[in-house]
Amino acid sequence: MSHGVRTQVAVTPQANEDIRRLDAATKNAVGDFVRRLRADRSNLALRLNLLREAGGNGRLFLAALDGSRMGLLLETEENRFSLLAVRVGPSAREELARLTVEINAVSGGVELVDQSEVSAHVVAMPVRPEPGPEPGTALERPSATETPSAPSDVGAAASTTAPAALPVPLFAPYEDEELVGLGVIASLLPALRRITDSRQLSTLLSHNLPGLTREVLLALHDGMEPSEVRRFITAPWRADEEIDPRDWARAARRPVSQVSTEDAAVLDALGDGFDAWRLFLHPEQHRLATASFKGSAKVTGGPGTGKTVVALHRVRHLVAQLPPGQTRPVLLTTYNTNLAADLKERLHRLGGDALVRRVDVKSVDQLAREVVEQHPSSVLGTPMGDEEAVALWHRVCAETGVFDFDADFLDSEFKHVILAQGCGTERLYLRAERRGRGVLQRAGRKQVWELVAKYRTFLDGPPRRTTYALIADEAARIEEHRMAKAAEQARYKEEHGGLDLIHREAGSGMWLKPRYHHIVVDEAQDLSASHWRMLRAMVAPGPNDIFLVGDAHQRIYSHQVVLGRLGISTPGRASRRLTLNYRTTREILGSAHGLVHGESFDDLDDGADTLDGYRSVLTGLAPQYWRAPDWETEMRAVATLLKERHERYGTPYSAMAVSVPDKAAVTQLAYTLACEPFLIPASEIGREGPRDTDTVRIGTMHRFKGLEFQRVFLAGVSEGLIPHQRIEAFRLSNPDRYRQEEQRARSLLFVAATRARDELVVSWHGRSSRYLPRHADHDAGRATSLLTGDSPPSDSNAA
Ligand SMILES: Nc1ncnc2c1ncn2[C@@H]1O[C@H](COP(=O)(O)OP(=O)(O)OP(=O)(O)O)[C@@H](O)[C@H]1O
Repeated sequence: MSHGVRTQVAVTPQANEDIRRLDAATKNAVGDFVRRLRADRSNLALRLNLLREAGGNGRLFLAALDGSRMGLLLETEENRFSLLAVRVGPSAREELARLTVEINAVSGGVELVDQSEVSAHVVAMPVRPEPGPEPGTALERPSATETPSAPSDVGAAASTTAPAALPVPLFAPYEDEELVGLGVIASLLPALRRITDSRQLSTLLSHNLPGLTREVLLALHDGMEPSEVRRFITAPWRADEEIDPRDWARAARRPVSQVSTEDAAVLDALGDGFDAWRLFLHPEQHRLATASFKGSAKVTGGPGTGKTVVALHRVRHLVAQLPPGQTRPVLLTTYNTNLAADLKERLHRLGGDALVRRVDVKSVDQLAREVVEQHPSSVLGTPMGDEEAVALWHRVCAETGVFDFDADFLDSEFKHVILAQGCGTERLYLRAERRGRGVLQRAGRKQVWELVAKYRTFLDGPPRRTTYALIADEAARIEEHRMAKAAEQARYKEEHGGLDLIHREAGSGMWLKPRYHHIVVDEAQDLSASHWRMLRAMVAPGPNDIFLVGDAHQRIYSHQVVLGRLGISTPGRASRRLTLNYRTTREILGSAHGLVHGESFDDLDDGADTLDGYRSVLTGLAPQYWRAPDWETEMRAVATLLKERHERYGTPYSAMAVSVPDKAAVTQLAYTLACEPFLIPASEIGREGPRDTDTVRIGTMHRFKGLEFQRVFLAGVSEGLIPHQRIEAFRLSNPDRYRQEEQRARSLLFVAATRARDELVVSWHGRSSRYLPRHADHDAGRATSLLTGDSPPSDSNAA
């Protein structure tokens, strides 16, 4: 029988990784065991045997999960266990018994190392008493931190006397204390000290190591300075309190020591690697999802750093803090409909119906539209898409005979200056700020204003038309008015002794309240000023009002907005940045990073953002490059590669996507894929996102926003297409605009490239885009030889 208090069983991230690496039967065995242990810890059938005291207040137990599987458990308080590791087979008991378990000095997490396994697989060299570097073998200690007494100097002196044959340990430049201080688990040091090359390091990292140790070792190996490691890696993992290395009870309760604190979630998704984000958050992600902010908060970070994951957990946390009810007190919004649908689906995976029922999940444009539709005095025209809106500007220019501005410019000026700053009159527009948009003299502005008037006349129809930008502007106005009225009511109420004055409520139809308690925004970089004005007015300023995540490096639609000026201020610790990429391999990230390197980006406010510290711990293939003489050959080469990956490596078609430079190319490529000899099913990524069929997804780069695929093909990355040659018109006439267009084209390519989980293939015809790395041309395979079968298709098995 249980002892009255329910037995609790947590699963550590490393145990979860063990389970993920083993088969489905192990997952079931663990689930079953956890259930039985929870029900009755004294059940003899559990075969729970004390292995040893862990020191302090912890005890280690071995347990038989079933006939062939065993688990190592830590008991910290009566009726509280942590599953630390799982092994299968006849030597499971010995393997578990030899594990070293410790409390990480930085994170305070319960971690373990299998020293014998690590040593057996990794260490193939004799221990060297005196380390001394040889050129190209040991890590060079970054010069910024080099001191006369640094180990590298010791090594340099030693190298004159040491025999040349002995290789130098890779981490020789770093003292034990320094490594442990950065977060490396201490019991790994003996094995670590014997590693001499990158190959051994990658073998070491293929073992189930604690997350912080893995991150630190990779970063040092990549040449990151210890001070940067401390800042970008160690600090976010650091516990908020002093660590007692013998207080297992405290350590086991820390979020870093358990994959989820919710019993049901653990059992449900135990070992399910695909849904790892549901179970275990990086300490920084966890902090952000659960923190309490005085007002708004902002999270930036490169692609794949888990910003959306944080936003989803944040929503769950906020809902859990509110009293139960039937309303939808939290808004979760994003840029477009397909991203909103994806958010809803992921939110459901995180918290089921109960959570989704309490959250309004919709795109900002859908939200704006509803606001306008519901407003009694609004007459909503039929909304046009972006392309139609630009076409209408063409018509305005043609009919007025004014050709000084191109349609794209007018569209952008209207959206990002006139609507963004609420310029209802010419006078206001003449005074409007046009930061980063070049100079437009008074006469030019007057001309633009006349064109705007004509544009509005066209919109009024018949038939009556509108744009999403205008709807957002109208919605912002309605909401601001509503908020002002609510504030006035609140003032009135206060002045009259807090009484709900019936006649006033009746007069206004209702007692106005803010629409939401909390708002959470994903893809924040692409929302316009009107969107933000609307959102600001939908929630009362106060604790945890708006939580937004975004990345200016991925801005492909809107223009920069300064949130602080729109009443959304995120000072000090309310602005945070994530740096660990969970999606993309280091190899792909390295190339993608180059696309935006050297450009300057904002932090969604009036500061600058960088990708400093941005990294991944996943390894895989280097990006592949293919060049073709013409588009036709390039398409056929892409088809060949897709088919090969499907037939030879079993990649489902739906796990692969091809980005192309424009709409016409989508149709052309789909046609090529459908024809003999390829016969590859393909579908276009539409507004609603990818369809649920086993087809290769094709879309323009814009459509790739927020998605991810196992293998991504970027086709048509040719000079003249990326960036499009039409921007050359601005090179001399409007250098600011030219710079903006270049930046946007780079961001677009960056977004598309960072959608790849395992493999990135880049191809072009004619000359390669100037944005590709210099070595791309040199490394590129010839598409023609691929088609004639002269060149092996590719080496993509690892992906
Ligand atoms: N803590 C985590 N554990 C495991 N996987 C994670 C974790 N956080 C994020 N991921 C995974 O990393 C990938 C990227 O996450 P997410 O979409 O949240 O990133 P993002 O920063 O919003 O990306 P982008 O800006 O490129 O849209 C997803 O596959 C997600 O499941």
